[in-house]
Formats: sequence, structure tokens, C-alpha cells
Amino acid sequence: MLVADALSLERGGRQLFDGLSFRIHARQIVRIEGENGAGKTSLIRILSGLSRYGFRGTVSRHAPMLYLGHHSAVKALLTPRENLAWHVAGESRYSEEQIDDALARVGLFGYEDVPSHALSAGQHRRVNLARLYLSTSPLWILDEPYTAIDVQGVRELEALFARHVAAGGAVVLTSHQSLAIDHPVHSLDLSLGIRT
Ligand SMILES: Nc1ncnc2c1ncn2[C@@H]1O[C@H](COP(=O)(O)OP(=O)(O)OP(=O)(O)O)[C@@H](O)[C@H]1O
Repeated sequence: MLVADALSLERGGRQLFDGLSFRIHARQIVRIEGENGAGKTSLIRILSGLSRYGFRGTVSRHAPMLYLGHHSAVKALLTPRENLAWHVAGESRYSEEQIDDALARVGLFGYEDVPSHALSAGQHRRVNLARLYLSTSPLWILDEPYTAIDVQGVRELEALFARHVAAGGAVVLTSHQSLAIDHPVHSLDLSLGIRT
């Protein structure tokens, strides 16, 4: 689904990765590993196409992609329903029922019409994560999807990831938390590539 070839990135005079090559296939979950500042977000932005300059090497994606960054992209003045509808508008046409169903799946039943500035940090994240339940994109590229999510929410996300790859998708993610996904998780080391 994705081929990264000879990726090299230097930031602030530091070589974050050099000559990094790997492939991501259907039915794979790949976790990008590294300490704070190692370059995980930088790599995710390159893989997703958000960073298009300033690095060497190439990335080719062979499947439609959904990218979720680690910052919540929720507009404070809009409600969760409006935010989610706005986010997915470019992907497909969804009914209000489908939007509300996705919000319910991330625990936001009853919050559909609350202005988003009145939501907690975790609820903000959940508005973003609801996009996963509507996604038809096989390749998910997710930066710190568990940030601010409670234990039960993390378990539900892990079950969702397992279902997604079982259905032929792929997930690339960063996380500082250990994963308990009912599916093999490959580690991507920024200096070594994917370990199997
Ligand atoms: N726009 C930028 N200009 C200069 N340096 C940057 C820029 N963005 C990131 N960096 C530097 O690149 C390095 C890697 O940052 P990055 O956000 O990719 O790390 P990370 O592995 O995701 O870290 P964390 O686990 O803390 O989220 C850091 O040292 C950071 O200071």
C-alpha cells in the first residue's frame, strides 16, 4: 500500500533518519518507534504527503489514505456533528444518521450538538477519531491516536484497528503506549526500518 525508499531527514543539524526504506502491505499494523524528538511525527508527515519538501527519498502510496495528526483539528465554534460532517465532506456523502452513529461509537452520544469548546480534551480527540468509523480508505496513518483517550477508548480503538486490518486495511501509527491489539504489530525503527 505504501513504499518508502531511501528517506533521509535532517532537522536542526541532527540527522533524524538516513536511507530509511520499507514497505507497508495490506493487513499490516506498523508502529513507528522512538523517543521524544526522534522524528516519528516528521516521518508520519512525510508518509502522509503533508511534508513534501525538505527531505530526501520518495514515498509512493498505492491506496487511498486517511491521516489523523496528533493535534485535534476540531473547530471550537462548531458542534461535534458539524465538525465531523465538515471533515468527511471531501470523502463521501454521509447522512446525519451516519454522522451521529460514528459519534456514538466514540462515546459522544448526547454531545452531538454541544459547542466543541465545551468538550474535554479527550472528547475533542474523539471527534477526530470518529472519522475512522466512516473511513473507506484502506491506509490509515495516525499520529498518536491514543493521546487523551481513556482506557476503554483505547481498547475500542485497538479493536477497530484489528477489524480494519482483518478487512484488508493497513494501519501506521505512532504511540508512546504499549499496544494490545489482537493482531501482530510490526515495529518501525527509524534507523533500522521495519522489524518483523
Ligand atoms: N519545523 C521544524 N523545524 C526545525 N526542527 C524541527 C521542526 N519540526 C520538528 N523539528 C525537530 O525535529 C525533531 C523531531 O521532531 P518530531 O516531532 O518528528 O519528533 P517525535 O519523534 O514525533 O517526537 P515526540 O515523541 O515528542 O512527539 C525534534 O528535535 C524537533 O525539534
